[in-house]
Amino acid sequence: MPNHKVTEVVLLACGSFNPITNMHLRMFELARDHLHDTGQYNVVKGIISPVGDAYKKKGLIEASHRLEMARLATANSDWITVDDWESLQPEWLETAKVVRDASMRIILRAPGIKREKVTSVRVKSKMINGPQLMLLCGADVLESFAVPNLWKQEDIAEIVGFYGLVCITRSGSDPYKFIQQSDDLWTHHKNIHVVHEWITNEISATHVRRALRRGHSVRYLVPENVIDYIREQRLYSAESERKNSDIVLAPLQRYTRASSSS
Ligand SMILES: Nc1ncnc2c1ncn2[C@@H]1O[C@H](COP(=O)(O)OP(=O)(O)OP(=O)(O)O)[C@@H](O)[C@H]1O
Ligand SMILES: NC(=O)c1ccc[n+]([C@@H]2O[C@H](COP(=O)(O)O)[C@@H](O)[C@H]2O)c1
Ligand SMILES: [Zn+2]
Repeated sequence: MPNHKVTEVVLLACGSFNPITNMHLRMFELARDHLHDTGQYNVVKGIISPVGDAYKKKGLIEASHRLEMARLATANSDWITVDDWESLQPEWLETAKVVRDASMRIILRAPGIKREKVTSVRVKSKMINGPQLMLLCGADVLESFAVPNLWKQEDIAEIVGFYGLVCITRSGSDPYKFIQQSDDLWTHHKNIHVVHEWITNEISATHVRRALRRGHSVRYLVPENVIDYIREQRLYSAESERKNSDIVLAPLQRYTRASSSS
């Protein structure tokens, strides 16, 4: 048996989770199997971080409901948890900041680390032998890196260059081609783990919300306890889908303003 180092990994998934679906949970299982199969990683934890209301995505219902549904969906998992920090922030936060914050908290929990000495994730992660944080996303999020005024190049470089990305294939996306055609991503391609989902399905929260609005069943697409919660709280209606419909998505607002004033 070769004697090589196995790196502990924490997977962090950011997104709307509006509502959480079985596919969101499956992403974690797929990513963990893939990383374990390399023989180089041991996935110790998964974290779901629902985006805050200030993201202003069309149809985005209150974070308190999205958080509760994520908590219900992960209640039976012994390794996937929900983090409310991002969703409680009054302003929308860049994903790089969320990754940095989560990584810092992992470092602070590592044995022998003194809070006052922690100045930067970059410095500290070199000093401790703690787990490495990787961002987990679907291929649509990876491909959104190319949308003008949506992502800052330095944030992408930090996420893929310093932390690492695990990307699950999704119908309509070709992450291998996307990475191959981007010089910036290609530079860090060893830090991008593309996981092929062979059991393809098109579960998306958009499809689930549409079915709910029409009174159709979403059974087997969404965990049962989440369906019960949606029913009890009467979530997802034509009215909730109109939320934010005349508001520009927070990152587009922020970066369009910044580029037009420079
Ligand atoms: N079927 C899927 N296959 C692969 N990745 C997925 C799938 N569904 C969601 N994801 C990923 O889960 C994360 C959270 O996504 P999000 O909350 O936007 O869900 P969604 O189903 O894409 O919702 P919506 O339709 O509202 O955009 C993203 O990284 C997204 O790419
Ligand atoms: N510049 C950025 O950091 C940036 C831009 C767009 C979306 N995001 C994040 O990606 C996720 C995408 O979620 P949705 O696919 O539900 O829109 C959200 O967590 C959002 O905050 C980050
Ligand atoms: Zn999405």
